[in-house]
Amino acid sequence: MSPDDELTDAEETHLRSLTAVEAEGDERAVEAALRPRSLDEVVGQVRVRDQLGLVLEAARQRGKAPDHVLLSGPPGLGKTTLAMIIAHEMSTPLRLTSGPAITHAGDLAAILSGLNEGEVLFVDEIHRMSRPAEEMLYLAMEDFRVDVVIGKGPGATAIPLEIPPFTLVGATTRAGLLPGPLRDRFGFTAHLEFYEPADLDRIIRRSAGLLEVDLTDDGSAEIASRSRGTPRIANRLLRRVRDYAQVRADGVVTRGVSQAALDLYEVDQLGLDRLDRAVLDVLCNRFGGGPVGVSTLAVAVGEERETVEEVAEPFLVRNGFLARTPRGRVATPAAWAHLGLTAPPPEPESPTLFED
Ligand SMILES: Nc1ncnc2c1ncn2[C@@H]1O[C@H](COP(=O)(O)OP(=O)(O)OP(=O)(O)O)[C@@H](O)[C@H]1O
Ligand SMILES: [Mg+2]
Repeated sequence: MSPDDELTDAEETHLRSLTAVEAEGDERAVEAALRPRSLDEVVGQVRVRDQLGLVLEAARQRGKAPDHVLLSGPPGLGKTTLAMIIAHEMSTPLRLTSGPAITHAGDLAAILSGLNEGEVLFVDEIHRMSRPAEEMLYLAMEDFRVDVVIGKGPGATAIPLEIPPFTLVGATTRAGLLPGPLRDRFGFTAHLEFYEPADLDRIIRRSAGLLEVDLTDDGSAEIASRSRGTPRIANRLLRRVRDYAQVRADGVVTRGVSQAALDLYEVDQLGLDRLDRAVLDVLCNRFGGGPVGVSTLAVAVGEERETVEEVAEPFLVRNGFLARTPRGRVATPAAWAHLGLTAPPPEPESPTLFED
């Protein structure tokens, strides 16, 4: 262990609470405990970290609440983590809600009017908010005011209600689904990208330190390369490999142990999981490589359309296994190769009319 990797007192305490949490077997709590708590602890996402750091520092200097922040990207890349960090860095409480939880504009009015000056309101899955709530949010974001409507029909009146300046942090896996007016009201938008193996490697080693997992360098690298570019998956795989090391080996997570464990959990060498492979399998074997619509694909693999679109697809596209075309999804040569299949020959060009 290099001095950098040694635990500080705070981490020691943190670790003790972690071990207690682990004993209860609560995986969600473990995930929360592994979250970086300050911008400095965030691994990777260098550009987002720099930009966000600047936005927060400037706001701190002015003594004002920072501009509203939109965080977008596939699941498990750190949106909730960053929202919590924003509140932490501004030394202010975080109020947490989510799009689907706000069914009526009144729900949102209650939340907004309960905010104190400078607080951070985190709205997860902001693309799933109801229309009336969304419109109320426009006004709140821009003018720090909500119109509370009293009564119904022609006699209804809107009473404006001032709300203290606050920072809205919205998270979405689908920035494309946000209406333009809402997107435009965010002063800063961060799009989170999949992580490089080197970053995942650092995340895994940090988590292994906190969870007291004995891990070799190549063991960590092996897990990193199969983590689908996603910190949440990296942390989860680390725990599964640790189980394997404990039960079937001598407790040390080596490359061999990682490989054996991840094969057992059906995570392949490139990190594709069961759903990823099912999508490619159906696409190649049942639809001749496409093009096929995403709804059809979803039905064929027995999943919700959103799951295929938000969870499987971004990774498959990013890694060149799947292409989106106007006519539907298409398997790339890499997909055929990964499944060990031979791609059908390309369709013959339509004959030209005039031959000389
Ligand atoms: N940059 C990072 N450095 C270290 N760990 C990270 C980082 N980003 C995320 N993590 C880890 O990954 C886990 C998942 O992150 P988080 O819950 O923030 O993802 P999310 O983007 O909110 O996902 P979802 O869309 O499913 O809500 C966290 O518990 C945290 O431990
Ligand atoms: Mg989240």
